[in-house]
Amino acid sequence: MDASVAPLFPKAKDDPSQPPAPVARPSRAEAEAAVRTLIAWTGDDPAREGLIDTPARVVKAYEELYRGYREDAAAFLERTFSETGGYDDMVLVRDIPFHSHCEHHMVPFFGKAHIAYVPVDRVVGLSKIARIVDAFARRLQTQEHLTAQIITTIDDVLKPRGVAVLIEAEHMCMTMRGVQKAGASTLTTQFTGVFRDDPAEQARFMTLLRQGRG
Ligand SMILES: Nc1nc2c(ncn2[C@@H]2O[C@H](COP(=O)(O)OP(=O)(O)OP(=O)(O)O)[C@@H](O)[C@H]2O)c(=O)[nH]1
Ligand SMILES: [Zn+2]
Repeated sequence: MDASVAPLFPKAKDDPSQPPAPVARPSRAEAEAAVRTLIAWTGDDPAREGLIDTPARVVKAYEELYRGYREDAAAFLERTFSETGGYDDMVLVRDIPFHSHCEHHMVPFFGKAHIAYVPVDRVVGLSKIARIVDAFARRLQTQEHLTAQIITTIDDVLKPRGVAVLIEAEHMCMTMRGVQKAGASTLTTQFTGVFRDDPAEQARFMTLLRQGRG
C-alpha cells in the first residue's frame, strides 16, 4: 500500500467527535510545499543552501513525531500473560518519558507519565504500557486528552480492577512564547475502578510514586 494513504487511527473510543479513519492525507510533495511556504512566511529564503532540503527533513521528522496516528494503541494490549503466581496487586510503571505537541500551537510539551493498574488474572507486558503512551503522545494533543485516552484504552482492553494515570509535563508554548513561564509544570490525573472508588488505593498510588525519592 502507498504509505501516503496508510490508514490513520485518530478515532479513539473516548472521542466520537474525531473524524472516522482513514482521513484524506495530502501528498508528501504537498506537505513539503507547505513547509516551504512557512519558511518564506518567517522571512527566510527557502531556496538558500541551508534550507533547500529542510522541507523534506521536516516532513520526515513529522512522520516520526506524529507516528501515533498510524498506531492502534489498543492492539498493544492484546497479548497478556497468565503465569503471575497469583499476583493481584498494583503494577506501577513510573517515569515513562514522552514528547508530544500541543494542538493549539504545534509546539512540544514533554514530561513523564506514571501508570498503575490492578490486574485481574492476566498481566500485560510492561513495555506495552509505554507504547500506549507514545501512540497517543505522537499526535496533536492536550495533556488532558492524552491522559484520558491512555486510561480509557487500558480500562477498555484489559478490564482491570482499576487504572491510575498521572502525567506531569512542561509546555513549551508557555515557556518560549506567550506567557513565558519557564519551569511551570502541569499535572493531570485520572482514576478508574479501585483507584477512583477507594481513597486508600489512590493514596497508595501517590505514595508509591514518591517511593525512594528523598
Ligand atoms: N488545557 C490545556 N491547555 C493547553 C494545553 N497546551 C496548551 N494549552 C493552552 O491553550 C491555550 C490556547 O489559548 P488561546 O488564547 O486560544 O491562544 P493564545 O493566544 O496563543 O494563548 P497564550 O498561550 O496565552 O498566548 C493557552 O492558554 C495554552 O496555554 C493543554 O495540554 N491543555
Ligand atoms: Zn500550546
